[in-house]
Amino acid sequence: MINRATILLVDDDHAFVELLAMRLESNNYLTLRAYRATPALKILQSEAVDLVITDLKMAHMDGFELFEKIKSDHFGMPVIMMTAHGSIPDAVDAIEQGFLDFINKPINSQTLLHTIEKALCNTVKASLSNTKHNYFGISFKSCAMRQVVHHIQALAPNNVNILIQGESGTGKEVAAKAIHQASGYASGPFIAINCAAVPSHLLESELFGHKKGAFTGAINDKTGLILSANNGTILLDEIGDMPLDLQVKLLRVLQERTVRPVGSHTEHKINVRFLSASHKDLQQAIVNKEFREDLYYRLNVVSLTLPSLRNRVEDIVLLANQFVDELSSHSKTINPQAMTHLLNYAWPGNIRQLHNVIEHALVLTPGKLITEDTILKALPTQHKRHFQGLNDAKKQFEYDYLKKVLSLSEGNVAEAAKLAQRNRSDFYKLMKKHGIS
Ligand SMILES: Nc1ncnc2c1ncn2[C@@H]1O[C@H](COP(=O)(O)OP(=O)(O)OP(=O)(O)O)[C@@H](O)[C@H]1O
Repeated sequence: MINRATILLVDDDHAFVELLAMRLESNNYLTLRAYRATPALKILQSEAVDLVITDLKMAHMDGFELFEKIKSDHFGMPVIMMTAHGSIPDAVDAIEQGFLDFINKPINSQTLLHTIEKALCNTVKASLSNTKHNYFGISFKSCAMRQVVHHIQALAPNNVNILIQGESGTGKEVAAKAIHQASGYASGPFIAINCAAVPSHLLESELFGHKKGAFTGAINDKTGLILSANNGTILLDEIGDMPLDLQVKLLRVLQERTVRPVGSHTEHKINVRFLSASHKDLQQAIVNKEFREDLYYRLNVVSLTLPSLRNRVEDIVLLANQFVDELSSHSKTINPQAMTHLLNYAWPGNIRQLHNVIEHALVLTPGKLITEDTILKALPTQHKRHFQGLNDAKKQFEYDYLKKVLSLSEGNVAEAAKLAQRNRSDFYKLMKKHGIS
């Protein structure tokens, strides 16, 4: 379980602090409040704070002065500054002085949460920490997964339908189980059905059940999976593969909260939490008329996206070692060269593929050490390197820099060019090179 982060809010506008605290607490953060810089410093001496968000303009001691004191007494403490809307000089100063980030007032909720999560992940504490986490079966170390788990912690207790998206094998079912276990339905059943794996003519009866004699082959009454999941959670996996006629019936179930088995006249009331998952782009499926838009909005009250494994390399080492421990009875280890190949692989099949590769490598390893040769044999030959070389890393830096400067200047290219100390035509060229319009 990951701990809830504690955020210290500092601003002399009491009402604003209260509002901000409410927003953050409803997103599963703990908050501490200070209405001036001096009490904020006192709080920092006595409480375990993970992040400070401070206003710039405050009576007695402003945000910059507060930041200087925090830097000297609490090394590594991430501090985000709030700036008045459009105040580019303040924002530039803040970044130059070493503030981790800045947020413009009035504050947009999405930007706020994104900035906070980014800051918490980038702290000195987080980057030095070697902590592995396990949240109801989700093992992780990466910031990307930390954000997902944080999201799950906030969403699980609310009975909203969640659509879980992500490439195949990224752990959508594992995430669904974690949501179930962290929710009020945890004492009830968790049932998963893969809509793509059941022949379409059987899917309806599988989900809703049937009465004896409802169709050829219905020799007994059958309870459907939705009813079996009563007081618990059902995961409709690969929902994008559900036939259109069944989508209409599912929509009705979600609206009425009742289920009628095939061939029956009886409606059964249900109390089930619906989670669905898909590796397909459902919005594209709507455009292609393969998925109903009304059902999409019912299922996707909130969406959760799982990052692909190549975007969370810190988890590769953790998961590879975990799978070795789970799958081998004798304590085997992966040697560093072999691990480098695992880190360099693109993992199109994500965690499931990593699991299979480790399983394969273990079969090929009679001794205690899984070597480079063995890993190369176990990995599909057409694997491509994705670990960034220096040139790619430089390009990425340039791209991120341009985006940051443009964000500081709120899209004003002339202003951005000035900040970057380039003339305007150079700056346009750089933007063009990176496809930024
Ligand atoms: N964070 C994790 N920690 C440990 N094991 C994991 C994690 N995430 C996924 N796995 C393992 O990876 C495999 C694939 O996970 P899962 O079935 O949840 O993926 P999925 O996204 O639902 O796949 P698909 O799109 O094919 O349905 C499983 O064996 C699962 O146990």
